[in-house]
Amino acid sequence: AFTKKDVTLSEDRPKTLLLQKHSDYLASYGLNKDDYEYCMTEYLRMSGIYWSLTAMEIMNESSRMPKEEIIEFISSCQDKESGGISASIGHDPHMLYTLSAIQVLSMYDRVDAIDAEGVVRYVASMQQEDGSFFGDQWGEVDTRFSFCAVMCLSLLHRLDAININKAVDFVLSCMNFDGGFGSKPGSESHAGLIYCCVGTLSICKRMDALHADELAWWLCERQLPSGGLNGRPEKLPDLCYSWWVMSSLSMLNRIHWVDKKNLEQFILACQDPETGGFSDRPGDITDPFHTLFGLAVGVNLFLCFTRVFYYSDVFFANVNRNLLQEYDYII
Ligand SMILES: COc1ccc(S(=O)(=O)N2Cc3cc(C#N)ccc3N(Cc3cncn3C)C[C@H]2Cc2ccccc2)cc1
Ligand SMILES: [Zn+2]
Repeated sequence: AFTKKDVTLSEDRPKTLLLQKHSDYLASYGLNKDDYEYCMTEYLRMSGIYWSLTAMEIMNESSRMPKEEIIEFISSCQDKESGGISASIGHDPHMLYTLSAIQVLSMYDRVDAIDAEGVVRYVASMQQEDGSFFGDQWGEVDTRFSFCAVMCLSLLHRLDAININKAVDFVLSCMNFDGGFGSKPGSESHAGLIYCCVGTLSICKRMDALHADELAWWLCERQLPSGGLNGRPEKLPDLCYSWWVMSSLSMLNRIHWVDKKNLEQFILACQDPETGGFSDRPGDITDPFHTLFGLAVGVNLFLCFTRVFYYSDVFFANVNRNLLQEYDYII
């Protein structure tokens, strides 16, 4: 059966970055602690703080975030025994939220607020014989957790705590014939996991092991007529894939393989002029996750920056902020 495989952008779509609207949207998000959405996302609260704070940093509006309250919250989420950090108080520690917490504390330069040695111990304890990493004590293996491990230890300047060669070997064992990567050996290529694997190889200084042209080709094939990017062949475009694909292409120094003007119009169309924020596609509900990735790529494209910054580079928020100031693009 014929199913729609792209979106059409409407004429009355936003054509500029509505930065004030996004700043107001993120500043008010989570103020009402009883609201349904807020309660339902307790399981990812730590990451939600990371997405909101980083987006605000990019807009140079992070002063609107409750800094001391955030730092206090992170400290109460560290599990004293394992050293890991959970998404919310009383939840189980996990690699995803341990990374989000360290990213936030790094932006505030307040890693001293937690037991950093405990975090190093937790991350190292997740590495397996084959070099892979568990997400938590229940034993799920995924290349996403390899990225969490090396990004977290890189920020703590403690990459010495794990076996880098085995970590790289496991990631390379997940490379497919199309040059892409999946979550485990044999899993199909997916843009989000390609970002994690390229990011991991970048931090471990093993980009030489990639089949860069095949991989970059697979990545630029994600772009559809609407300008948007999808995560796998035959899928609909989704704003967050702009980030996974563009930052991977940036690391491969092949960002020019994508039609940036087309992509820019898709990104701007994903803004909601009423509520503020970005959604996965034009017209959908906005959320902090897509708002971060819309800004991270949008700010670069719209302000004609040629480079898209990614985690392992100097924190993309700070770098983008400096570039924003350089271009005198104030709200
Ligand atoms: C709205 O239903 C959901 C579904 C899943 C999740 S999730 O598992 O926590 N997670 C993070 C995430 C956060 C938000 C926000 N705010 C919104 C979505 C979203 N997705 C789902 C998604 C994104 N693009 C399309 N889809 C359907 C990715 C997912 C996995 C992921 C986690 C960490 C880093 C990268 C990716 C959260 C909400
Ligand atoms: Zn998405």
